[in-house]
Amino acid sequence: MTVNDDDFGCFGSDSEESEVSSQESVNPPTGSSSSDDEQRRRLLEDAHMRQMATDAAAAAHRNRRPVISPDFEVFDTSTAANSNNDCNRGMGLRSLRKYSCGDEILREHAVMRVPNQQAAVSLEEAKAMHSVAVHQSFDRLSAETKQFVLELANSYPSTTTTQAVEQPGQQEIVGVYQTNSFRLGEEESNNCGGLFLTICRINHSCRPNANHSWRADLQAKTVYATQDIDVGEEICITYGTSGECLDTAGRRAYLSERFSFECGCHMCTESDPQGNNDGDRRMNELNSRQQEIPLLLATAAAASSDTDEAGGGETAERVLESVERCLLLLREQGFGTTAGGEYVKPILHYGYQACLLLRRDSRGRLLEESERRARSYLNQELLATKNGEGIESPNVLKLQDLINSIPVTVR
Ligand SMILES: C[S@@+](CC[C@H](N)C(=O)[O-])C[C@H]1O[C@@H](n2cnc3c(N)ncnc32)[C@H](O)[C@@H]1O
Repeated sequence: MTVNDDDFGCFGSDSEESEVSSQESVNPPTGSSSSDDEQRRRLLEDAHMRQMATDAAAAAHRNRRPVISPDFEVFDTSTAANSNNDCNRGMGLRSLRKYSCGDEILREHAVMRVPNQQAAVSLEEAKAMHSVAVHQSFDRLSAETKQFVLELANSYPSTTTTQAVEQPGQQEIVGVYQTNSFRLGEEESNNCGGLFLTICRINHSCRPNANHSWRADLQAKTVYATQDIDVGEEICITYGTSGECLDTAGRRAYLSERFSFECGCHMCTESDPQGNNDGDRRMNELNSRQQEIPLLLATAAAASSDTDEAGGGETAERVLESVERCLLLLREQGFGTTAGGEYVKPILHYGYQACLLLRRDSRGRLLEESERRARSYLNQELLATKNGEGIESPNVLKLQDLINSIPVTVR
């Protein structure tokens, strides 16, 4: 991925809210006033503190090697049987055992960690500072670990840096980092990218069979199977989506723009010989429903608060019909609806929200059936989150709290 206007060199994490824009990174504009100077000083201090924290975290991992396991192996996708041979995806990770949905595949610490936000006066300066930070992080690695990093894929071979090139291969490091790093947490203290020597071998799929997430509590990235995976099957994750359900052309354009590769995953290459693609039809319908549902929910909420309760309830019923239709389309498209896919969980959450807007009894209490349905949507979301992130994930705990907050009305 290139250092561009809206990104600083890492795949999105599981959450799409994790974007760091150049506006946040490039601060403040030149010709600044004294309060701007003060803000800049503060930003520099913050950046320095974050750098120290990431250095300390990375120092423990300077001698890391890729994980060797009897459960999976790195393989060459271009020579493997059953692969999409028309598209070279380089190396990938494949399973050497059967996994069930919800099994943990691996967890790994980052060998390099680089802050995403830089206190710079221009985008150019932010890029230069980022590149220096990447080199500094690389320089702290042991000679053996450096070699592992230099052997990784580089989708940005022409990336140059502003730093003097001291050793052969140094000019490639920013490109390698950009191709292989992942965004870690979203919070200020965690806002950095990380490079993981094994997880970075996992290719992208628009219909993945595994999910990756950053666990701040473990300071590690975890990968869980979100579909059953067979022996010999490639393990794939999603690097990030725009959050919208897009057809093949839309997804490819997004991935090419954001991560600089032409997607050759199964979902992007499954048109029939006539070029028909049922998947595109489904994804386009999902997209229009994704746009419509939040608007309908807002209408239902406004009607309920205007005490036009019947109107609100009817609109909420329409949302629920749409939610059910989306879940059916997602299942037909091969996304397990308990699999924590990026599209599934928001739809289930809309279902929960709509249930809270359904008709109430004369005393304003949600009907028992609506409470049950609300809980059922959240329970599915909970299962999807457990499967994709593990039962100890903080997101699982948050959902459990939300489920407990749904009233159980004693009638
Ligand atoms: C993090 S690396 C993944 C491992 C990499 N294939 C390797 O050889 O080490 C990301 C790069 O892999 C390739 N890649 C990953 N998923 C792909 C896909 N679905 N289609 C085409 N290329 C893909 C792209 O070149 C991308 O920049």
